Amino acid sequence: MAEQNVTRYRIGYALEPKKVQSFIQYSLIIHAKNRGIDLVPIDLSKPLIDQGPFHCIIHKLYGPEWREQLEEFSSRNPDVIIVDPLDFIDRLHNRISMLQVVNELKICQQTEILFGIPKQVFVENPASFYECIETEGLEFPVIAKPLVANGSANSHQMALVFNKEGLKGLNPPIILQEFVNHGGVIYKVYVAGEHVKFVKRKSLPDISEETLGTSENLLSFSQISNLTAQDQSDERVARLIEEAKMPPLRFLTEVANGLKSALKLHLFNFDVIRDSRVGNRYLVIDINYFPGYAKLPSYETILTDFFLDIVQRKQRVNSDDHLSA
Ligand SMILES: O=P(O)(O)O[C@@H]1[C@@H](OP(=O)(O)O)[C@H](OP(=O)(O)O)[C@H](O)[C@H](OP(=O)(O)O)[C@H]1OP(=O)(O)O
Ligand SMILES: Nc1ncnc2c1ncn2[C@@H]1O[C@H](COP(=O)(O)OP(=O)(O)O)[C@@H](O)[C@H]1O
Ligand SMILES: [Mg+2]
Ligand SMILES: [Mg+2]
Repeated sequence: MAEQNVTRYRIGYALEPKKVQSFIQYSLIIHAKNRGIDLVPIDLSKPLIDQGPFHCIIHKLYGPEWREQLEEFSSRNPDVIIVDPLDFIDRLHNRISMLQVVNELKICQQTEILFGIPKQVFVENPASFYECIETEGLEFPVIAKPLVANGSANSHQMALVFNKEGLKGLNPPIILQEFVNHGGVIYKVYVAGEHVKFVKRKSLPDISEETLGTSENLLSFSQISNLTAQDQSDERVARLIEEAKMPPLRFLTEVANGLKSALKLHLFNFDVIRDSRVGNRYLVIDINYFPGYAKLPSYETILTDFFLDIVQRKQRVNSDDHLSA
């Protein structure tokens, strides 16, 4: 049989070994290959400029050295698409700037939906803890979150603070965010360019007035929602998640598209909770760059569609430029 002359595209990936293991699965490599995409590992021990050729580079690495490598590579190869530029990703590494963008969104959905972020305040100095809480009008319980969200274990280390006494156990600088009861279920919205997927996950359980009066002062936790459906063996939790009604998908899609344009990013997800007291009030509490897509059903198709969108769009732009020159 004659070999077909199909264009192949090379996508370079620069990821930590742990991320390679979870994201670059054999099923993704094969699915992408069958549709003309070659996923090519970038060797982190060699200069990036000596590697390639690539049509596009995807990455999730931090630090000044990687920034320098990308800058040099881009200046020599301006046609290679970088998904995504570090200057845009930076905004997600700070839990204040990450959520500011949500407040700036213009969501023109049905008026009955309320949308925003929980009240929060950044505290620099232990002496000003209580003053900050009062000034911002935060009520207990609150969640203490690290300011940075840079992928380190520390950046996921949180604490529930039940009362004024609990504040003494915290080490500022830190963010205090109002804990909002939301029925123990979180909605995660995954974005890969034009593609948007929604899943439900386990979250922190509601805190009743009763618990608040009798609980300890401070409770530390980490990565509570980072369990896949199979891990959620507790039947009660599994039922809770199954029975939770998804927010209107048109609304979530509008938020996803608004965030995509405002952040200028292609690969991210965000966590949404529904305020149990109000019901139609949705709050974004977290946005993550290049999250765990492999946990989505059919992630191979979603990501391959995304890669093709990116490289083919670029090719169309190039040929239009060529024609109009
Ligand atoms: O490892 P996974 O698959 O659980 O993905 C993590 C994400 O889980 P999610 O897809 O939202 O359930 C996780 O999301 P959350 O912060 O848990 O909401 C982060 O994106 C995490 O990256 P980092 O540690 O913040 O750099 C992601 O970790 P990396 O895979 O990027 O190390
Ligand atoms: N304001 C909040 N009200 C209620 N629960 C919250 C709030 N913020 C975070 N949580 C819970 O804590 C978990 C971790 O917080 P998150 O900001 O998403 O940090 P991470 O980046 O580690 O995922 C969430 O998945 C959710 O279960
Ligand atoms: Mg989260
Ligand atoms: Mg996060």
